[in-house]
Amino acid sequence: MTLVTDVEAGAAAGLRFDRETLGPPPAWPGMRIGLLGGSFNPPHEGHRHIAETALRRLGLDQVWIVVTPGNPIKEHGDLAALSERLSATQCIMNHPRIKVTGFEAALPTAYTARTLDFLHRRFPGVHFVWIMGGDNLASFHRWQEWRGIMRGLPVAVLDRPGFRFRAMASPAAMTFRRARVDETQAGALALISPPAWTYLTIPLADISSTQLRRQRQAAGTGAESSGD
Ligand SMILES: Nc1ncnc2c1ncn2[C@@H]1O[C@H](COP(=O)(O)OP(=O)(O)OP(=O)(O)O)[C@@H](O)[C@H]1O
Ligand SMILES: O=C(O)c1ccc[n+]([C@@H]2O[C@H](COP(=O)([O-])O)[C@@H](O)[C@H]2O)c1
Repeated sequence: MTLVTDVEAGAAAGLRFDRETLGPPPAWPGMRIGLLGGSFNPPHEGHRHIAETALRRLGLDQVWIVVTPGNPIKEHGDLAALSERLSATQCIMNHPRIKVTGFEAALPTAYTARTLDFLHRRFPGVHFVWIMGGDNLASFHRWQEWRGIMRGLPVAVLDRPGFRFRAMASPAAMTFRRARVDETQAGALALISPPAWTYLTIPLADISSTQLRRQRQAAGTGAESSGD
């Protein structure tokens, strides 16, 4: 199955923002949109928890879930097909203001810096915020153009069991320590000029896709890997 076919499958399932349907309603400039990128292999309650928490605590109009065709720095050997991950993520989220998208598969690369360039060009005037778990802040300095990402839009980091101290001591947190916004001000983060990031302490969700894949394998119900 090609990437484009996967995107079309997403569109057929009613999922938005594929190459054909990506188009801004005129009311979008000025809106506050959170972007939660991920593999969602498979999606789980922790993803819904952080998407809903970010929506509320950051005062966002919407959260767009950006399901990656493949994390550019992870092995893809056990990665389920994009269409499967899109459908499962839609089922888990099931929220009118949380939109599940597969548009990244139609871009030339899956690097987040490029995805953000695309979104800023495509949706001028929208206040985007990048959302991620504490594990990703801990390794953020390995991402392509991570400093540019931090300087390009506000970033909200949501607490994850076992990662708080590693995240706060990370090269990214240290480099941008003066740009940290106290979480009591998180409701205004989307409107603050970057670099600006906050760390949200939240009820912890001790769950991961890795755990779920292991459980499924142990139960003999793991989906076949497609390696898309
Ligand atoms: N339990 C959780 N608490 C907080 N953030 C989370 C949690 N699970 C995932 N995230 C965040 O959601 C985004 C997407 O995560 P991803 O799809 O990689 O899930 P994962 O559970 O981390 O997967 P894996 O175990 O395969 O690495 C990332 O920013 C990640 O940090
Ligand atoms: O751009 C990069 O270099 C980069 C490196 C690692 C992860 N990302 C993005 O981070 C998001 C979370 O990825 P994951 O696999 O941890 O769910 C997802 O949108 C990835 O594309 C991006």
